[in-house]
Amino acid sequence: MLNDDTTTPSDVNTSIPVIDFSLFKSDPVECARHVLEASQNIGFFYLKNHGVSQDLIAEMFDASESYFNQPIKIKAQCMVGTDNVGYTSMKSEKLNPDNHEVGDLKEAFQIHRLSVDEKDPVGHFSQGDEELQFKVGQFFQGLDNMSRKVMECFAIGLQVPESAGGRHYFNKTHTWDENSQSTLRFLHYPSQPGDPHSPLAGSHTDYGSMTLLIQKDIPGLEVQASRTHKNVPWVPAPVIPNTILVNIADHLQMWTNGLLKSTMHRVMYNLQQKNRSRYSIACFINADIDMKLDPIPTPLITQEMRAEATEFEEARNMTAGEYLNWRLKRSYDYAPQLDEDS
Ligand SMILES: O=C(O)CCC(=O)C(=O)O
Ligand SMILES: [Fe+2]
Repeated sequence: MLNDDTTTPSDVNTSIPVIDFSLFKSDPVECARHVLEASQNIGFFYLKNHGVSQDLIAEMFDASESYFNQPIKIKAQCMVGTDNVGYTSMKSEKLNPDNHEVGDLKEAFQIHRLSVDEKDPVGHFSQGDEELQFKVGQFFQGLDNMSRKVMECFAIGLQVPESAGGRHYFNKTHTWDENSQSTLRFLHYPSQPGDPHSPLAGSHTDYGSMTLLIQKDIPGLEVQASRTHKNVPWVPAPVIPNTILVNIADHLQMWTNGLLKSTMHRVMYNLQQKNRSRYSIACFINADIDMKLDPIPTPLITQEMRAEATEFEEARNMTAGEYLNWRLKRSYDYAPQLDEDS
């Protein structure tokens, strides 16, 4: 079904819409219509008036800068393990394991719902500052709350029947308790020489339900607008102040038999990075560990569409946790060589 044409086909929408999320309160049905339209087309949309405090976001970026500025010896005290919690060093992750030999030119720090109150890792990330540690938890929960409203939009737009939970359908598969697999990730792409054709993070789709991304100052993110046309041009996803960028990830694509799009994206070198670092924060909203990747009850997906979506069959036999672990294992080097300069 892949088409090798390198031009943008007329049925491929290359713009990433900005949706005013205050509409969710005043007119949730209209808001859901915008959210669903973007999710079915490019799979990415910006939310403005998203309700997460800009002051808190600024504090999180300050904390991130301060953390990554420390010597590698300190950061390496809390290395990431198979639980996907802790520090990931430069080049130790390959977001595109099939085509990216060097490894991504970024470092990151991951926190899980359950690790929010613990000394390791959040205490490590906040360098022993208990107030900051508390705020990181608050921030994570704020993003999780926001994601619930976005998921309500999905359920409204998909017309999930009341008998299956209606607009609250996703709440039962995405809890904020010990089964949660959502992950908060601070990313740092250090200043470095490079050229605009070199990827800092390889092309990939995200693994879970959806991702909330906050970028700061320096652009670099690009998205590929179509899954069915292989070589369509990459479209920049610029930094738009005071917005959160949302993208659909693999689980939602599978649960909707491909109706919602988990779109390929990557981070490219930007010339401003010659003497400045790029920072971003991603919150991966994932379904609970034991959830099966069952189709969502919606009249928008016909039996015929389900029968055609054979590409998802293999993953359907996995739980959300199994699928996540399979993707993480393919992309991580758990015993990397540490570069003294990082
Ligand atoms: O840093 C970014 O802008 C994007 C990162 C990303 O796509 C990811 O970590 O999955
Ligand atoms: Fe991503």
